[in-house]
Amino acid sequence: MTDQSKIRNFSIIAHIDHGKSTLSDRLIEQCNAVSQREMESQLLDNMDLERERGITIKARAVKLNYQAQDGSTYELNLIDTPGHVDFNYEVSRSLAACEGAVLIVDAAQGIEAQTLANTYLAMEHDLEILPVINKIDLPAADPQRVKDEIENVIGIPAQDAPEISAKVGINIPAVLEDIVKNVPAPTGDPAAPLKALIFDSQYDAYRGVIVYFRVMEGTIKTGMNVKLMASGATYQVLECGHLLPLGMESCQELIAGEVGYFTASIKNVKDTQVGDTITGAERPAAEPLPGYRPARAMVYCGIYTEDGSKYPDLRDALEKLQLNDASLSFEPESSAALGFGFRCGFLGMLHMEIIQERLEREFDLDLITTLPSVIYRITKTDGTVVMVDNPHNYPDPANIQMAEEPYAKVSIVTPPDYVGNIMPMCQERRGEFKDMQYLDTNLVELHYSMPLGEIIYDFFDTLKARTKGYASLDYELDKYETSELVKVDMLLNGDQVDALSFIAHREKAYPRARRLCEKLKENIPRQLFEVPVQAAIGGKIIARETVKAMRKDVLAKCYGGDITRKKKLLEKQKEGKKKMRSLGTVQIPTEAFMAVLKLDEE
Ligand SMILES: Nc1nc2c(ncn2[C@@H]2O[C@H](COP(=O)(O)OP(=O)(O)OP(=O)(O)O)[C@@H](O)[C@H]2O)c(=O)[nH]1
Repeated sequence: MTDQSKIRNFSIIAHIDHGKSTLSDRLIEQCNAVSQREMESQLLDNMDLERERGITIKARAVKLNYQAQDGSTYELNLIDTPGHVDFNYEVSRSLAACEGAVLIVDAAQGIEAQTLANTYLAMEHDLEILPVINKIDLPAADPQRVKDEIENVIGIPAQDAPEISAKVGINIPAVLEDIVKNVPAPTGDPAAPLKALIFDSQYDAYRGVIVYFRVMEGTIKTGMNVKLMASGATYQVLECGHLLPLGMESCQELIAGEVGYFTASIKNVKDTQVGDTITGAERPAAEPLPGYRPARAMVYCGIYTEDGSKYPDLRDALEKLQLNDASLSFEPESSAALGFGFRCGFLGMLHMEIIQERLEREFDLDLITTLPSVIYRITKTDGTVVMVDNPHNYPDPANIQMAEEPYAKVSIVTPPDYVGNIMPMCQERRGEFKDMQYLDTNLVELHYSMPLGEIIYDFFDTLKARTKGYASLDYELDKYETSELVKVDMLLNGDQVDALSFIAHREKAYPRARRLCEKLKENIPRQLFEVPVQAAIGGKIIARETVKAMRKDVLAKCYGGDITRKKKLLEKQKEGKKKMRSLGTVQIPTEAFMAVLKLDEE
């Protein structure tokens, strides 16, 4: 049986670009788990898009066998964590599976925003934090300054932190020794009822879902019946084993403290939610592990193909993506302007962008997406309650007794210097200040209650911009609160364009409607007749622009001659246009749609 005292479970945390992936590669290489040739590219980030965007989207894990200087061989489990607020929950579950975290700091840059944000997350999970100073090969490197900074700002000892270059490969064994010596071995009784934490899962076409977990208590064995405590589903373990850098290695059992996978011909990752507890079906644990939260879509938008005939392809593509992404949801919808498409739900805006990009790239689809929206709760006068994630389904205001919008608990961690920049931007977004605490002399945590609809658009990016990237954001859906909501319809030439309707707080509706009208005016090609672009709440027009008519030069052939003749020609033209206007419908070119829907990215 595996010796628990020889197991070390850890993750690597860092500010972006400080060298997390490079160090992961080096650690793998150092343990001789993979030859140089096989290394090729960074193994842990194995999705193309991830590599390009430089972010880790889904957590993965890898087991390394390390022969330490004390002569023993250790089982090191490196658990990778994603790095964006949309995936904070996944990060928290990955960290919950570790006892320690290697904190990489760039020797030239020193502590940066996410260094703090991630350290803070690791501290919340009571992880042993091991600082490592990277990039000492750079001419600008100043390891001593960075060590002092870590001690002063974060308040953990750093004088003995290994000074390494992950790129050049200097001092990598020091990191491994540090892990072996300072990350606590896992505890947990292998004989107790099974409790294992799911931190990721992945769909495989041949084996079904591969569930990644950390055993906290008890032992998981091939052939045993397990039960997922939140979903209630039971499965027979077909295979379990360890996650090696280049694949999986099956084994008979995994004991408390170990990290690994199991398969059980599970059809869909939705059945194996991150954070759920695996227990034995015959001898279940009394209660699940803490911290489980079902995946919940926060942002919705409509996705359509530019070419309507590609609708079935879009459906197939979404189904494929969903196999591997439990937090993506979708259902068919249709729009008069855009045809058939899907209403899709996402964890946040980044998640939405990633899915859109994958659809376009991996499935070669050209997409049109509608304005993103949150879910509103509407109580009608007859007492029924409807959840509205699509402006199209917004009830007639006459039938609305109460409208509510979702609020989130927001926590922002920042150096105190930026508080003055952050507060106004929270207020602009209707945030209600709750409190402010000093975590340290150099670190403040602010709490706000803020409408989710205001957070999802550009809050994260604006926050980063206004704090030079130093602030970190976390939010969690909290409650619904009454709100003065309105649905704004956009009319082109008097016809409603359903794909452009949106729901907003009354205060925000006017400026947004005006900007939409302007954008539409700029982007709709001139027609032979004048086209009014209007925004309306109910029957009331709140903004208007006009796309001027193209004027054909009807006087071209009329040299000199009588002025009345000219007037007559112009009159006739005017008449003709009136007729056209009442008959004509305006086609919105796809590019115009795109431009208009990009409104919030400005
Ligand atoms: N000079 C030098 N460059 C390094 C070193 N370690 C990493 N880099 C470079 O720093 C850049 C970022 O390294 P990554 O390992 O991708 O950083 P990361 O933290 O994983 O970044 P994300 O995956 O974007 O979060 C790459 O261009 C690396 O080649 C080092 O020790 N010295």
